[in-house]
Amino acid sequence: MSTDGAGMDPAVRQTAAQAATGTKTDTLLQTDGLVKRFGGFTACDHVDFSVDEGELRCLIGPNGAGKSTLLKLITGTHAASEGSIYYDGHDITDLEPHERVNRGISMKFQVPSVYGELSVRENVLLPIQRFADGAERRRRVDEALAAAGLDGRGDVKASTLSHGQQQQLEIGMAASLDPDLLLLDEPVAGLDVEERNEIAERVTRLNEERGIAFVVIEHDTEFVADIADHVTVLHQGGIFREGSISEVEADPEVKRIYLGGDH
Ligand SMILES: Nc1ncnc2c1ncn2[C@@H]1O[C@H](COP(=O)(O)OP(=O)(O)OP(=O)(O)O)[C@@H](O)[C@H]1O
Repeated sequence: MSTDGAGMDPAVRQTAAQAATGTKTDTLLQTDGLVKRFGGFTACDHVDFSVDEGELRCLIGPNGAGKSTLLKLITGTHAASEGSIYYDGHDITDLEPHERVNRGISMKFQVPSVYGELSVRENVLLPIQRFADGAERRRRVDEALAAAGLDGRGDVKASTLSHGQQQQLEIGMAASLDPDLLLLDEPVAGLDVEERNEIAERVTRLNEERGIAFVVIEHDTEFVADIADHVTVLHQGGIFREGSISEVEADPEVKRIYLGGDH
């Protein structure tokens, strides 16, 4: 049973969603007046955020700006207090997280979730257990290893991988679900320059070769400049600026909120 629109024909629902949000046909994700409150505190404050199909967007902003909260609302980890989320023209606001995964939204969380005692291949198999067909599973494992840049390393224990390679593995695992939208929360935190460049290449390739759209939270501005043309700045739960990385970096108001004092 469809849970995203009370028996409405999908084409009608899509048109209704587009009319409600003013989205173009190539908009993949759109939030409309999205709010998240934790008790009396508003972590996400009437956010209208949209991502086009195949786009690679970075989400930046000072600590506590609401970046992770926005991603968790999109994945369904947090329920929205107000507002709506449309994905591929459908209202997904009330869908369970696993239903959103089935629709094509995949996320790599900030905290590493690789199982060190398992091999790289066994880790890759975890998110795709549900595909009963052996050939399909093998295809997805091979693609995930290639996406992770770990071909030929399927049999090594994950604990023997470097921190950077574990991040690569997780990106490969998230990509094994064939998402249209992949959300990454600080994928290069704690990595050195070489490891960071490797992640940038993995992300760029998945975007260019498989057309996967990305929303990437990242503080590392060199990494952001490497991968994304378009950046959204969040501040105090709301969208503060949107533009190219050079426009945003040159904006004195953006510098001011990063220096602190008003949040
Ligand atoms: N489960 C929660 N309960 C209460 N407050 C929360 C919860 N999750 C987040 N917050 C608060 O919401 C605000 C936004 O948090 P969030 O983690 O989204 O920020 P962020 O921009 O991702 O920050 P950082 O860059 O430090 O990771 C913070 O003030 C945080 O303390």
